[in-house]
Amino acid sequence: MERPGRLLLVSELRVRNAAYDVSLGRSMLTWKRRTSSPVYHPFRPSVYHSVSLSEIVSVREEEEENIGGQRDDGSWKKIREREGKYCRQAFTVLYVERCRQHRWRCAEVTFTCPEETLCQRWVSSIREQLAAATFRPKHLLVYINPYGGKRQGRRIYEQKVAPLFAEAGVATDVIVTEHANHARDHLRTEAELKKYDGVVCVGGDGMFSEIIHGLIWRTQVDGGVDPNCPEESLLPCSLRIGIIPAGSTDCICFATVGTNDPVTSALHIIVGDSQPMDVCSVHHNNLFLRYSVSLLGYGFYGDVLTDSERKRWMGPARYDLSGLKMFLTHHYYEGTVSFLPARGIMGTPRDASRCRSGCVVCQHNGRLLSERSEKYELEETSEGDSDGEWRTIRGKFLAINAASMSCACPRSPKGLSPAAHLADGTTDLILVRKCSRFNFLRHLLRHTSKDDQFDLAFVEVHRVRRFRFAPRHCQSDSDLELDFLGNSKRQIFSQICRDHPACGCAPAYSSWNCDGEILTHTAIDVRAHCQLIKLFARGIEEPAVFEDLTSPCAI
Ligand SMILES: CCCCCCCCCCCCC/C=C/[C@@H](O)[C@H](CO)NC(=O)CCCCCCCCCCCCCCC
Ligand SMILES: Nc1ncnc2c1ncn2[C@@H]1O[C@H](COP(=O)(O)OP(=O)(O)OP(=O)(O)O)[C@@H](O)[C@H]1O
Ligand SMILES: [Ca+2]
Repeated sequence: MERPGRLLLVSELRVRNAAYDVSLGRSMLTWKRRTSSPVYHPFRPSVYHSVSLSEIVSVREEEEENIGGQRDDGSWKKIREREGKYCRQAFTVLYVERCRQHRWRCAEVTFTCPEETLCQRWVSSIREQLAAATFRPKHLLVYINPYGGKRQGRRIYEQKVAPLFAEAGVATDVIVTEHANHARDHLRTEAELKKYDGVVCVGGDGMFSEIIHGLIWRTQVDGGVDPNCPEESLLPCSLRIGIIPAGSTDCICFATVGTNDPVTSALHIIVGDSQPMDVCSVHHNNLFLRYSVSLLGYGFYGDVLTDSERKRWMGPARYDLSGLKMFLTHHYYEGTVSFLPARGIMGTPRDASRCRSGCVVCQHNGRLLSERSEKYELEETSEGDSDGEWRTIRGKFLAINAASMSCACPRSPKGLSPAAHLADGTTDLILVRKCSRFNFLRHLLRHTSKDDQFDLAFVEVHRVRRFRFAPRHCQSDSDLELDFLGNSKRQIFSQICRDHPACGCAPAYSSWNCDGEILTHTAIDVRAHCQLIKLFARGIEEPAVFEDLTSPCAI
């Protein structure tokens, strides 16, 4: 509740023919029903409402004929008509309302004022407060992938998102992509980024990956940093990114908002939320390959992705079919993993606590890392020293997964690493050693249940800042001979064995699944960059202790 001295406006207004005391403060709008009886009445609508100004979408003056649209019996309108008062005496406030499972909806309330001047005062006071919120985006660059997921990106944007942006007065420039990497290349070289307060991506994780590749590259080049050099400290991107989920997995949206719902994401963009996120850079020798924000997976998830790419026509179901096939195939891969454990920070991958909105672990570790890097810049020593020794593990693995965040998604609501953090500057390296199919199934099943997927003898997890992987028999990938189509002999060899399981010959190499894209090299060097990008999100909110059960969308 706001202190009376801080209130900007207080009036008696009407909502659906009932009298309310309405007050506007610097942070809240509240409306409280005037009641003659002090006795609580269980069937009467809630008497007290409050909305944070930061969660108001917009305010509009009502045209005369809309005033009756507040679902009253129209008697107020009839009285005004009889009295010949054809003026703007009502205004509607659109605001965020929380529903079940982290979904947000745009609710509205119409206030009728006793006179027009008062109505105008209310509208201009609320508009002034909204305009003062500099964190709200005013102009966005939107990329739509019309072919992601179930190919609904364009429809989702036009029907569910564009009307909300228009209502909130957010200007947009929209580009419907015409080919893969269209958005990435446009951001890298052409887009006039100074014009915008953010970039919106309508599509899945692959489309989001295009956006970050364009933005990160452009930020480094504009800032004079060499993005190819694995030792460079990368410059953080200033533009925030919004995700309107329209893909197959949408795990980045799910893990940062808590749901894959286009309206919820649009509202997070409109209110100007900000969620920092770690990004891993992936190099082969000194050659830059890709960035990753969610999963870097070798073995099982690499094979699932490779197989599923041939089944794109199936849409999201391709992953389940390829998942089942690769589970039955049960290939393991030999190799060496070296990693630099993250020391001196808060949090471990086996914590019971989760990364949530306003996460203290991310704030603490983010501060610590920026202090450390300032110190090391002054002392001109390498960043690696602060984390101690590299460790090396050689073995046979069914899967090697690095999760820079939980990777929660509808298929796995707690994710591959449930205690991973969005912005703590680390990635969780999960090693699943060769085991029986039954045991591997136990591990996979735990992705979907409450049980700890790491509490198994053949699974280990390390929170790391950097790691390297080299497959056994690793020739330098560049030494591999290419055939006339550009396929390496290694690829052809694994292909033959996969397509002829009867030969019993396991392929020596898998591929890396890097946020849903296949990497061209197997020997890689990965480094986590703390809070390199920001999203229009706030992390998953804890459920409110007290929920307004009278709200229509809470039911
Ligand atoms: C028995 C049920 C076990 C269910 C286990 C479900 C685990 C699901 C874990 C999903 C983790 C997603 C991580 C995110 C990765 C994204 O950057 C990337 C791009 O969008 N998505 C994928 O690579 C897409 C990866 C999709 C992987 C789907 C794997 C499905 C496995 C099915 C195994 C069936 C075994 C059945 C035995 C009877
Ligand atoms: N116009 C286009 N035509 C063909 N491919 C495109 C186009 N625009 C983008 N792409 C590519 O489509 C790929 C898949 O897109 P997207 O990530 O949106 O959906 P998805 O793969 O179904 O979902 P997810 O990544 O969540 O599993 C991306 O790698 C992107 O580069
Ligand atoms: Ca992280």
